Amino acid sequence: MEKGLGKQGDEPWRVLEFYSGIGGMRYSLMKAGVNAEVVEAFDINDTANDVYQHNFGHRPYQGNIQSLTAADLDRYGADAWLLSPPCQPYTRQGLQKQSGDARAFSFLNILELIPHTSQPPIMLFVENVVGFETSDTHTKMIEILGRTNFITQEFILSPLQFGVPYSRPRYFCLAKRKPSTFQSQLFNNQLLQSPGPLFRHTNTEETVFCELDEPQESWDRLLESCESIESFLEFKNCSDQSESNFVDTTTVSTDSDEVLDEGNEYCSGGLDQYSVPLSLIERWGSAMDIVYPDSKRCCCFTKSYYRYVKGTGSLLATLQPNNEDKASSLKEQCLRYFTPREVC
Ligand SMILES: C[S@@+](CC[C@H](N)C(=O)[O-])C[C@H]1O[C@@H](n2cnc3c(N)ncnc32)[C@H](O)[C@@H]1O
Repeated sequence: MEKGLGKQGDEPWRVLEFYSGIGGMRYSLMKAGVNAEVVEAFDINDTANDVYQHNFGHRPYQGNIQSLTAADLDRYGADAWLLSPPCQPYTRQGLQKQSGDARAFSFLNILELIPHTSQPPIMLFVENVVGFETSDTHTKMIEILGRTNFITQEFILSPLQFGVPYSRPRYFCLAKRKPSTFQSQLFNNQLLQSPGPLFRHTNTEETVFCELDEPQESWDRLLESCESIESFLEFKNCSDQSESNFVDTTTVSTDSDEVLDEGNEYCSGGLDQYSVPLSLIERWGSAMDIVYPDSKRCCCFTKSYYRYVKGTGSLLATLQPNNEDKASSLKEQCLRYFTPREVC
C-alpha cells in the first residue's frame, strides 16, 4: 500500500485485522497515512477488545479465529489482511513448540483458507517475534503463500530504525498476490536484517537500508537519527502537569502505599499517580532501568509494567542526579512511570 493512495484513486483499501489486541496494527495503518478502512477486527480476548473499543469506537468480533470459514471471510470483501498471531510458540523464554503449540493453529488455519475464498486478499502483513523466522510455522507460511501465488518480502526491524527511541526488534512479512508487485523488487522472497537506520531516497521516495559495514558505525548512526524520549512525553517534567490538560484517569497499582517525601512534593496532581514510590526505589532501585528525557533508548514495556519493576519497562527520571550514590541519587530524580499514552 502506498501512502495516501487507495484502491482505485480514492476508494479505500478494505482491511481485516486479525489478532487485533489493543489495536497496534490499526494505529500503524493510521500513522502510515494509507487510504484504508478496517472493515473488521478479530480477537478472542475480552479485555483487549475493551481497550480496542475505547481506542477506536468499534468492538472487534470476539471469537476464535480458528472457527472462521472461507465464506465468512468472503463476506468482508477485504483487500488486505493484517495478522499478528500469538508469539508464545516462538519466544526464547517459551517451550518453542512452534506449529505444535495450540496457539499457532489458528494462524496456519486462516492461511489455509486463502485458496478456498472466492476473493482472496491481495496483500498480507504479518508481525511476530524474532525467532518466528526460523520456526516450522514460518516454513509452512512461506509454503502456503508460495502455493497461493504470493510474493513475500521479510524484514527484522526495530522502532530505533524509524527514529523511535525504543528497542524492540520484530519480524515482519509483506506478501503481495500476483500480478500485484512490490514497488522495489530487490528484496523479493528474501529476509532482510540490518541494524542501521532506514533512510528515504528523496528522489525516488523509496525507503532503503543504510549500507554500513561496521556495527559501531551502524549503532552511532542509529542514535544520531533517533529522536529523544522527550519528544514522546505528555509532560516534560514534574511541574508541567499544572499547565496540562491531561485527563487520563488510569489507576496505577503498586506494591507500596508509602507516600512521597518532601523532595518530591511538587510531583502531585494527575501525574502523581505515575510517581515511583520511594519504598520501591529503596528495594528495587538497583534493578530499575532508568532513562532520561534526552535518552535515545527505552526497554520493552510488558503487560506487568506498573505492577512489577524488574524487566517490565523503563522508568523516567525527570531530574538529573547530583551525586554519585545510585540509591540516594535515584530518590532525587523524581522517578515516574511512563503514562499509557506515552507507552503507546
Ligand atoms: C500478539 S497479540 C496481538 C497484539 C496486537 N497486534 C496489538 O497491537 O495489541 C495476539 C492476540 O491474539 C489474540 N488471539 C490469540 N489466539 C486467538 C484466536 N485463536 N482467535 C482470536 N484471537 C486470538 C490474543 O487475545 C491477543 O490479543
